Amino acid sequence: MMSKIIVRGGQRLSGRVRIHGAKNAVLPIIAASILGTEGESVIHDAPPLDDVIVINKVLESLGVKIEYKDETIRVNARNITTCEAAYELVRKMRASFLVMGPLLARMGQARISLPGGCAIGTRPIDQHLKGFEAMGAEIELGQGFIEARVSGRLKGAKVYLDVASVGATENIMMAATLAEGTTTIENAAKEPEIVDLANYLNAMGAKIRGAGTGLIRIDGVERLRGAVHTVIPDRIEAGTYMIAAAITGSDLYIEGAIGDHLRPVISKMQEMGVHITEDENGLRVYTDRPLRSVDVKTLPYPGFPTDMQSQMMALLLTADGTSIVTETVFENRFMHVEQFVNMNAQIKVDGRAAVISGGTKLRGAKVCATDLRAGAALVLAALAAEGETEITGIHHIERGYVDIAAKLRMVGADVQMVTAEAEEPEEQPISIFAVSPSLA
Ligand SMILES: CC(=O)N[C@H]1[C@@H](OP(=O)(O)OP(=O)(O)OC[C@H]2O[C@@H](n3ccc(=O)[nH]c3=O)[C@H](O)[C@@H]2O)O[C@H](CO)[C@@H](O)[C@@H]1O
Ligand SMILES: C=C(OP(=O)(O)O)C(=O)O
Repeated sequence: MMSKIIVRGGQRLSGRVRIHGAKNAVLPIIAASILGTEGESVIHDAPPLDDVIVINKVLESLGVKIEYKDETIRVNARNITTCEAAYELVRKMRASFLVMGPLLARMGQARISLPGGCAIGTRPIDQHLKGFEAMGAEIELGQGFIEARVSGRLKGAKVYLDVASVGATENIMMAATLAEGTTTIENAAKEPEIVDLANYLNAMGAKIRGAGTGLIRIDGVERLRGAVHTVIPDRIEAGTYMIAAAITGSDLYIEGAIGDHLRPVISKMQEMGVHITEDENGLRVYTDRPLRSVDVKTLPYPGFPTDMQSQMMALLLTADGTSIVTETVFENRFMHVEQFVNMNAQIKVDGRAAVISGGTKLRGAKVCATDLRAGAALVLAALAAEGETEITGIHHIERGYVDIAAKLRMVGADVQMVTAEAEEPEEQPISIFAVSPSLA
């Protein structure tokens, strides 16, 4: 039997949903803890997610000591015993590549084992490598691995990113903390998770200014030590529950959500006619009328997040009129469309745009989560659908949502998780390992 989530749609929701710490902030922060040669790091609000367990294992495989209890991770990185991240772990999660910058900066070398064969797809790492090379590293791309080496310390450099990549900004920023001299990252990504990482690195003793703007300046220091840090709340988890409220015509308080991190999502939902009020502890989301269609285009922060695109599309399916959703960040992030269509949605995809004819009655169906946010979007659509929806492929959802079924049940949804024994998650597509975008 396969694990699945079963949703019976049509329930009104009410109450509070507590938001966990941000997956996309905690992953680079755990990777960054490799840089601490003295003391211990204590990372609070680390969400209990599969991805967090994987990155912890990657660090443990390098010799780092990790204790993870009650959403707090203690990291002791005094002894690093190998500079190689093994394929068995890296294959489970693309974000494992974030250990490259810290390892290279601290140890002068890093080797990430990768699947052999040709690299295809849309998540290249050329910008990460360009940054490391600018800082004096030599990169070798072998059969089944990428290796970076530098003799002595990395050197501060001026790095211009061709695309404002979140991962490249993080990897280069981490590497630059221990470089000799000053590094600037131009066209840096501005996501809140980058600010959170910079705050943690600065608490470790780094000198980073400008995180959250397009120009980050890092003055290298000789060593970093462990630090205490609390991870920011997950804006994508918060956005997902905001849509759960709107799609069911309900009233929910999203506890811990930071409005400032959610501006584009709040604005678009308000344009649709959803009511959203903010206070210092979170957001209240409620609706009392039919929703209007809107057009949405994903962009790097502070634009509309690609990680909310599929959930927003679920909401647009229930609005009156036609909406156009344009995905500009990733080339192939419309896998949920086919699944929505199985639920009686009317959507046409034309290249990077999806045209949604809202207002058709969604019907429960057997559908499959093809990736993390696509899976979350199916749960949302199912909450609004007539009858029962069965969602398989839920290991994708569990990468990024803590107890999604239980959290929704607590506010009145009819959602059950049926767990099968020992299901080995499939590999992530090897596409992140496309070294240059032209291979994509
Ligand atoms: C763990 C984590 O934080 N994941 C997030 C991170 O992924 P990730 O850091 O992988 O995403 P990037 O910001 O790097 O990717 C954005 C775009 O840049 C391109 N690119 C990226 C790197 C590179 O070297 N060359 C290149 O061309 C990618 O193909 C993509 O089109 O940001 C994405 C964009 O907000 C989110 O969807 C992911 O949830
Ligand atoms: C795409 C995502 O994550 P990752 O970059 O880890 O695949 C996401 O969080 O939506």
